[in-house]
Amino acid sequence: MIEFKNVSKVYPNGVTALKNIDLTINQGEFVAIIGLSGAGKSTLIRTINKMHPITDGSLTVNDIDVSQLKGKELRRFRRDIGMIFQSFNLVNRAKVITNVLNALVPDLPAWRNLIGYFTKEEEIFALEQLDRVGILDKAYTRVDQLSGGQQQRVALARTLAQSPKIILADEPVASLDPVTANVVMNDFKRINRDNNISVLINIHHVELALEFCDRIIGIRDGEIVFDGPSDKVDQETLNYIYKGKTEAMEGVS
Ligand SMILES: Nc1ncnc2c1ncn2[C@@H]1O[C@H](COP(=O)(O)OP(=O)(O)OP(=O)(O)O)[C@@H](O)[C@H]1O
Repeated sequence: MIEFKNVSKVYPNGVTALKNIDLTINQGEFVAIIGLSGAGKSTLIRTINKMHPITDGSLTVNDIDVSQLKGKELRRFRRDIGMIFQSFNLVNRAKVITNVLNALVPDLPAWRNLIGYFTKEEEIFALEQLDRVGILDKAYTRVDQLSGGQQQRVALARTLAQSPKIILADEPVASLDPVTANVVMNDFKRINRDNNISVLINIHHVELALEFCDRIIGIRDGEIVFDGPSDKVDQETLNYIYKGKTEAMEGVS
């Protein structure tokens, strides 16, 4: 369970990105965070793994006080939390499977990491993760020979190899065409359902959020202005979250 209690975040430059956030996310939820650019979506997601430390209030993940974590404890904590970025963050000149195997590196002795030696079992495990996102056939292809959608699926397979309890995804489909974005959102949904992994996604495509995610959190100027099931989100709700910027929701009924 992820629990925000009266959490605020002020960046060193004085910008208040989150204001008095109270939020509970149970294990296995699939949550979309929506709102205008600059509303605080990224900041919210990134406080959960302490990429951005909170400045006030309390944030716990499975009863662990995130603010208190540092060094080895923080690294161990982050092993349970996968992170997916818009830009994939893969090693482009390496093979797909090498990227997935890299997720195992923190658990391996340094000498094996250095020489890139992996056992047959580890390789099979990595192949299984690629299979889970339907991209097994690309295992021995170099990442820079893949499309954006394929690269995002490799990123997802690499995250799965960490065996995470939570996946945080910051605009994971923003740079993908609509068809590929659907495929990747389907992957998230399947992983969420099959493995009870909590998935939190920042997303600008409202129609995808409503189609795939169970719960919608609307943020405006650092505050939660809507929190409810996706089937309860109507045009009025979206107008409220986006405060009149209705062009963001064209086509949503
Ligand atoms: N590292 C930083 N230092 C200072 N201010 C920041 C930093 N990151 C974000 N901000 C500010 O915090 C506020 C929230 O930004 P955030 O990136 O969380 O919004 P967002 O909703 O994710 O936006 P977008 O949809 O454009 O990614 C904005 O005013 C932004 O300028």
